[in-house]
Amino acid sequence: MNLIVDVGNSFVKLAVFSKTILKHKQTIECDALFENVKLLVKRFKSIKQGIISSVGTLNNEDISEINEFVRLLILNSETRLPFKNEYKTPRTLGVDRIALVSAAVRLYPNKDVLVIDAGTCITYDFINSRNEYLGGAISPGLRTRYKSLNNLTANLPLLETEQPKDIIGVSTKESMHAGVIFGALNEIDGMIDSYKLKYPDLTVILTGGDANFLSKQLKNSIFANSNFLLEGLNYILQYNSNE
Ligand SMILES: Nc1ncnc2c1ncn2[C@@H]1O[C@H](COP(=O)(O)OP(=O)(O)O)[C@@H](O)[C@H]1O
Ligand SMILES: CC(C)(COP(=O)(O)O)[C@@H](O)C(=O)NCCC(=O)O
Repeated sequence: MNLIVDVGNSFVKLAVFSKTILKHKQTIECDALFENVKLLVKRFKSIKQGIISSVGTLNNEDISEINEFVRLLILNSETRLPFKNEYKTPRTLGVDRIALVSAAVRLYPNKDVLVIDAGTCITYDFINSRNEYLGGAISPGLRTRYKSLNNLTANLPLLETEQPKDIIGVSTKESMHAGVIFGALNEIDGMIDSYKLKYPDLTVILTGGDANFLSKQLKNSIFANSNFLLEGLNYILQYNSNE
């Protein structure tokens, strides 16, 4: 069994896979990582190895503590990958994006795939049918949009994500919800349309904490898969080990 740890900028996702089958998944706060890993290793006694991807605030001490329980592969720019990385700054490429692209090449080999991850940021990652990762885009996620409206203005409140009632916001709150939600939806649909002009057979995956909220409202057809990043990490681990 494999332990999978995905440290994002908002939450940590933990998972346990038996070969390619997802057996367990949970979302936790970053400061609860160590105690939860201990519990998982106790519960799933056949965990033999693990992989950790971190783009959040995780220090080397946390990693060494987990390493005491499980042999960990720490995903970084040196890790052997199942695709050709054409990104011009591979050392600064987010390891979460590497995991998303790895899942795309495993689940949709020889296809043009756009992976959209709606988390703290909305990331777009494109891999072509020749197994070459070209890059994509980074924009603010839903919560980040609400936070920046509040942080960078004098009068706007901090709101929780909520479905706007109409495209025309008739109050401050409704205007903010319309701007954040319809803005993000139009951005995502616009991005997909632009990629489709160049790659008509495009497969689009939507994942991340806000994927379910957004997926029903997009006009383009997409595959929503909330486990995509975890599956990518599990694949990288298998790709780098003999088990
Ligand atoms: N209490 C919360 N704190 C932060 N984000 C939240 C909360 N509840 C829901 N969210 C949503 O979940 C998203 C985080 O999704 P996730 O994929 O876990 O992000 P990351 O991988 O960046 O940690 C946020 O952008 C936000 O829109
Ligand atoms: C863009 C990100 C902040 C997204 O993080 P997330 O929203 O998944 O927590 C992360 O992938 C990152 O730190 N990237 C480094 C820059 C790059 O990918 O080029």
